[in-house]
Amino acid sequence: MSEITSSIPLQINPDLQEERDKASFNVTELTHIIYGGIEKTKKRKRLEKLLFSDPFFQEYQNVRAFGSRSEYYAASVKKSTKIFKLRRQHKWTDEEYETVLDICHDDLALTLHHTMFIPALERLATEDQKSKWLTLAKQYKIIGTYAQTELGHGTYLQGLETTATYDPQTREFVMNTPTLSAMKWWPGSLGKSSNHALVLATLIISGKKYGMHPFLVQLRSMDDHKVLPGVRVGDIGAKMGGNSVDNGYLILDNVRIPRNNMLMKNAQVSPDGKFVTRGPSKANYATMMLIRVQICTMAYQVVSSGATIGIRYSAVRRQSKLDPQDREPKILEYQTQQYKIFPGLAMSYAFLFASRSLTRKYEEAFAEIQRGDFKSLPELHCLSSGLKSFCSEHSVRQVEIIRQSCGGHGYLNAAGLGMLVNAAAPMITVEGENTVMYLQLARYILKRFAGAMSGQQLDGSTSYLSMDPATYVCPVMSETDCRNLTALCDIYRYRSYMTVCRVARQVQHDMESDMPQHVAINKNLVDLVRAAKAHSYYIVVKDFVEGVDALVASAPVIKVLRTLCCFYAAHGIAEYSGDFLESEAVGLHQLKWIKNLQVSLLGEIRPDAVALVDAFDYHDITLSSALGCYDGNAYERLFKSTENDPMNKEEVHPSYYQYLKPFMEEMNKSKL
Ligand SMILES: CCCCCCCCCCCCCCCCCC(=O)SCCNC(=O)CCNC(=O)[C@H](O)C(C)(C)COP(=O)(O)OP(=O)(O)OC[C@H]1O[C@@H](n2cnc3c(N)ncnc32)[C@H](O)[C@@H]1OP(=O)(O)O
Ligand SMILES: Cc1cc2nc3c(=O)[nH]c(=O)nc-3n(C[C@H](O)[C@H](O)[C@H](O)COP(=O)(O)OP(=O)(O)OC[C@H]3O[C@@H](n4cnc5c(N)ncnc54)[C@H](O)[C@@H]3O)c2cc1C
Repeated sequence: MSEITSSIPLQINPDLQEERDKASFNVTELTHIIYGGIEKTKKRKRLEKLLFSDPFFQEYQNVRAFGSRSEYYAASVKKSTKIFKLRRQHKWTDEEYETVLDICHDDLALTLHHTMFIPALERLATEDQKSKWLTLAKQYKIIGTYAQTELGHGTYLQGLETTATYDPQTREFVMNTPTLSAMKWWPGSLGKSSNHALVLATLIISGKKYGMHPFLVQLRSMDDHKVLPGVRVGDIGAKMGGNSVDNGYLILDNVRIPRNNMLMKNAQVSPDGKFVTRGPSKANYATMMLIRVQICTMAYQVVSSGATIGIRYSAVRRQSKLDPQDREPKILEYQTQQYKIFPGLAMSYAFLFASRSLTRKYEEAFAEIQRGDFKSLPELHCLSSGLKSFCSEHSVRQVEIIRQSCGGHGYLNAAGLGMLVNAAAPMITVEGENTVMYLQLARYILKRFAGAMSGQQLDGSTSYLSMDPATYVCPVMSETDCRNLTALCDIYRYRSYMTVCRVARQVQHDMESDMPQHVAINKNLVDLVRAAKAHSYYIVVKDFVEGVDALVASAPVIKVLRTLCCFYAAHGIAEYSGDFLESEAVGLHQLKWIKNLQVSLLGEIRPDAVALVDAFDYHDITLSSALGCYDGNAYERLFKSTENDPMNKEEVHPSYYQYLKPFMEEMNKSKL
């Protein structure tokens, strides 16, 4: 026993090395594809080195794992300020800063300043306002957050109760929280960190309401960070995850702000109280759309991190017997283990391509919007609403399956998976709760479908709704056809078409039976969400297929990605076989072939599994997992992690002297 130590061996675990040696493709080539080219990979590496050469980033992991909530928050403020200073010092671009956040893989206490406050100023302020506040925000002379959600309303923005009443006498807005349910509740970085907030409130002029608008409100003194008169602000309490962030509450008691503190790019209030709008009524929702697009990328990061941990661990963990004559196999050999983890691996690549395509569309549409052309806005709103919901839902569910696939050790914080699931879980809720956002997409699809029925030529992501369903014949005629990516994509498209068609007809039928529209819609909500999900699944498969088809890469890389793409599509059909059969996108024969293919693809992916996750190139500090580290020395790292556990600081815990010792003494003295 004396040779058991917690030191980490210098060499790579031979079981993991064996996996790397048999990869069929060049991992570095795939890494460059993932990060958008060799230069970008190099830049990422340089940033990683810069950050992780500071021992603080390693120490931070311990505070995160073992510190109290307050210590964790403080360390996260320190981390935020370090990163902000580095940003200024190195004049990082937005893209470089995004890369740093990806490398950090953690919610920063001051995260909202960059993720929402600055983007909101960029999108909602006039040029004059930007030259003042955006400059201050970018120089970190003010720290801000985005305060929209209230205790009573997060989803239904028209129901927000916070008021901004214009006073033409003083040319000020009076910001007020009239009821308990009107208090702002949830905004990140609000409780303790921010000195300013962009408060979304209902504008009132001469007693008339003009909808939700953004107002810049100072919350804390710039001298001593004390809360200003009329403001009550604090932290809302510990959460399931993301506890480095001080999500907060805010009550405003008739706080007066100058007229110019209303962000007036999309709507203006003149000094004498005249209201004028510019652009579409939803222009003030712009910041939310940006984050929805970013959530798709986050979902990729979440599921690819989970897959990395699960696959590396499964390659070094040996358990039970397959061949009774042989040694215990790696758990990755079990088909059931592959079936738990490879969907997450394939999903990672699917979401990589889908989020890339969505980001490109967003950037193109944003450039048009900046020029005053809003024609792409409805399509973009609905596409981002659907994909945000789809990617968050699937990634969170898949990472939980991967956590379970790591057995008991997966339950330890040191595995990194529980923290990942809990940190990622709010993606389902933030920026529009998923069901609600699926329904935004469903509403758009129904309208487009009705347009197609009345002979309109459709474009964009819903153009397929003009198809003539009578011409559809399942493109899979034999088992070998199942490997045809275009055929699989067609199956998804037709299933989506039929799901949309069925619910559209049902809603129409219900309305024609004299049901009020809202009743007919509510009666069909489950199927409307189903249609939005089917559409989103189709888009993701299509983006994956088109992404792989468009790649300029070596034959082995293309081959392995095509295999993953085929598996992703086949797995989805097998998982949701009821839907595919019901829509007659496939028949029973085709379903059987596709299911067979799905299982045989597990074996084809198996030899490349480790290389496919190595290609994500996550640093050990980023992954923060004893099970998923690059060297595969999982047991040594698990044992090492116990050294930092405050529970192990003393040989005898103080609770022994306080409680256990007197209890034992009493028991020993007792005659019973
Ligand atoms: C490994 C990685 C490390 C791990 C970490 C992982 C990451 C963890 C994640 C942690 C979180 C990260 C920080 C996130 C911060 C969250 C911040 C928030 O939540 S901030 C708070 C976020 N809060 C939310 O997101 C609130 C959600 N709610 C809403 O957005 C709205 O209330 C609504 C959209 C649901 C309805 O709006 P309403 O006004 O009632 O409108 P109607 O329904 O009556 O529709 C009328 C028409 O408008 C149209 N339209 C609508 N929107 C848009 C748009 N954007 N554009 C264009 N059009 C739009 C619509 O299509 C319709 O068109 P038509 O049919 O007439 O043609
Ligand atoms: C970690 C975290 C960080 C956040 N950060 C911020 C922030 O920085 N700033 C900010 O302003 N907000 C923030 N929020 C708030 C967040 O944006 C809201 O919680 C979110 O928009 C959902 O709204 P809700 O909480 O009102 O959910 P609810 O709408 O109350 O949802 C509850 C249930 O009702 C259902 N439901 C509601 N409306 C409908 C409908 N029309 N049709 C069908 N079903 C419906 C939903 O599907 C859900 O099942 C944050 C939240 C979290 C959890």
